[in-house]
Amino acid sequence: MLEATELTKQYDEVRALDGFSLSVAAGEIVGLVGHNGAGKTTFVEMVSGLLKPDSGTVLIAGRSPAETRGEIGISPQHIALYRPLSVREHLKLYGGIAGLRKAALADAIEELAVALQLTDFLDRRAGLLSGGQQRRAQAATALIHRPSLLLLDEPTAGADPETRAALLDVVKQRAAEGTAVIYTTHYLSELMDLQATIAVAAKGKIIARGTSAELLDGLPGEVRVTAADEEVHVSSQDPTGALLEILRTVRRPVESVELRHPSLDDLYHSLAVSHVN
Ligand SMILES: Nc1ncnc2c1ncn2[C@@H]1O[C@H](COP(=O)(O)OP(=O)(O)OP(=O)(O)O)[C@@H](O)[C@H]1O
Repeated sequence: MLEATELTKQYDEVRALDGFSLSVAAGEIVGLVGHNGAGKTTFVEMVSGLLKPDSGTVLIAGRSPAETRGEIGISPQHIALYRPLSVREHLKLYGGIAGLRKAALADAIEELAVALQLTDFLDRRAGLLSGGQQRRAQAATALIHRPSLLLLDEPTAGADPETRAALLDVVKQRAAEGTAVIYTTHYLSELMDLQATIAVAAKGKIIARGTSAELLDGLPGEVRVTAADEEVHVSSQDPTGALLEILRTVRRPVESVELRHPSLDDLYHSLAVSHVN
């Protein structure tokens, strides 16, 4: 569905993309992760046709981003709503540009209003919405025309758990219908929930790609158990197993238990180490 090959982009002395290649199949959710400045947003802007690469190609179902604008849905990292327009007016505008009319447009608005819990503020101006409401409204503008490629750049930044859950549900549903999704985030738990494959960006290129199980395999988690004045702290590739083992052997009443599975930071760290060596 999406085939990006060897993209480069230079901003003065900053090489934002440096041979960035990524492909995404229809129905696949790719979690695009990486430290701040790794090139994720630059890549998303290139796929959406907002930015031209210095070299390399982006093909969407075999065509250029300019030729496929109507088939792409984008929710940019920073809120981009028109403050005087209501949420419904935004959806009419975005749906209308993509060619939706009358009953089809009204049905699409109704469906998204329910799925993203917009009903209570559908006719309120965007400028008067809370941050989480704006996030939901912005995601709706990306989804209204049922794009075949969805670009969601940190769509849950600053969102409360309810907003996050609603958004993840809609993304899962769209992927199940065949939409290809690129989802940038700093939260590994969201990618687990979405059953996304993961692409790790660093210094303008993808340095690792696979399922979360493949990428996290072998990375240690941590277990900490406090019992009376005794504290046991272990690092283990199987933190749940290690915890059960500690609980079997501890003689005193357990006061607290902490279990930490490997995080994206652990993944970046291990990749950074393996790239230096
Ligand atoms: N318009 C621009 N002018 C100059 N430098 C830029 C511009 N846009 C991006 N950059 C630089 O390119 C690099 C990649 O930025 P980009 O926004 O793509 O990173 P990111 O992975 O999306 O980061 P974050 O997680 O912080 O959103 C950074 O060093 C950034 O400062």
